[in-house]
Amino acid sequence: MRYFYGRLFAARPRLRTLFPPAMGDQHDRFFNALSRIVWSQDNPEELARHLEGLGRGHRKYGVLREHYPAVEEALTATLRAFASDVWTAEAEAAWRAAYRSAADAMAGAAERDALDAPPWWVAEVVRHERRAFDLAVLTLRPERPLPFTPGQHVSVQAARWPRVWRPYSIANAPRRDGTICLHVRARPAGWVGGALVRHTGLGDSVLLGPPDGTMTLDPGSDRPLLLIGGGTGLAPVKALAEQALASDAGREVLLVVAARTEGGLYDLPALRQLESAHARLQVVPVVSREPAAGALTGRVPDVLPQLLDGSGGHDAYVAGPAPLVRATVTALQRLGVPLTRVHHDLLTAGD
Ligand SMILES: NC(=O)C1=CN([C@@H]2O[C@H](COP(=O)(O)OP(=O)(O)OC[C@H]3O[C@@H](n4cnc5c(N)ncnc54)[C@H](O)[C@@H]3O)[C@@H](O)[C@H]2O)C=CC1
Repeated sequence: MRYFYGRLFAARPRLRTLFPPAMGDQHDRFFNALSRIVWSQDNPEELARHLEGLGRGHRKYGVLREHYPAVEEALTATLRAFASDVWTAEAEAAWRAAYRSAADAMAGAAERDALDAPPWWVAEVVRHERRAFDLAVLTLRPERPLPFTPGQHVSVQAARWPRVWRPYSIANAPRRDGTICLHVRARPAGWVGGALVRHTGLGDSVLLGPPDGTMTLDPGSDRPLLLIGGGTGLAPVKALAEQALASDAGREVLLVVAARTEGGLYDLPALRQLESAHARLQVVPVVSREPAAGALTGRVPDVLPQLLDGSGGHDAYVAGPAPLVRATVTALQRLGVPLTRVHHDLLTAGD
């Protein structure tokens, strides 16, 4: 990735201004996006959806159609240099065709989006609740309506770190006043998380990218919901719970909220309030490292058998640390929940 960006900025120095000062995260993100495009080649629908989201999301960086050829040249030069033993004229022609088709899909989606949506939304912090030394729940009021579907995430830029964006899931269903909540953990090397938790307060502004992500409710399903959130992975599943409970469909909702310690159940009072307002909701806290009053003890995959009690008839949604998501998806399959009914968003959301 370093070689690629070196080539790109040598050829088009002005493109450097679109990127943040530190490029480490950018390298990972670009590599993940490329991998996802390669792995989606045999699923054209998923690929088209993904490229459309990427194209829209790139508007906030200031990327234009005219920038794509420079990226094509730098990427092609990188592949030629690092895959020289298998690189042929045919391989290069096939690669260039694939790149151009992806670039065209992204640029086209961005141009269509520009007809009626801004590249980013300015939002004011109207509430900042510090729930732990490294965790805050922020309520933001976007200056203009931000349409989203529960389960989606937005990229966030804090004033302290221009051009550095991190995705966070929206933790609520759409509200009349248009506000949204984010659950943010400050990680040791996390630029945006640290800025949002420790250096952002009431009245400050942040920038939000367009909502994206497909971990949303299936409108055609009336199956009961099993929602599992580990740590701040609670955010998207809480939004899904609010949406399901607000609808007349009458779906039962089992919400499992997992933490390492009792103190990690940072949103339990709000979840209990929601539970007391809705007979269809059952909230089950699970704590992995210590016994805690009113919570199951253990890891999510270990407690699932007692929670599901032989019934695999749910639509399941899982968010949280990647190892938790993977282990839970495997456990759900073993318990008879088909993979097509297990939803997660491992590649995109996170803090
Ligand atoms: N903030 C947000 O909007 C969203 C965050 N996420 C992701 O959720 C994660 C939340 O992290 P934290 O709050 O620090 O969670 P955490 O580290 O406090 O862990 C939460 C739960 O996951 C379990 N867990 C952790 N590592 C595990 C492992 N290796 N195997 C099995 N279980 C494990 C823990 O036992 C605990 O129950 C991050 O990876 C973030 O990217 C996902 C969606 C949205």
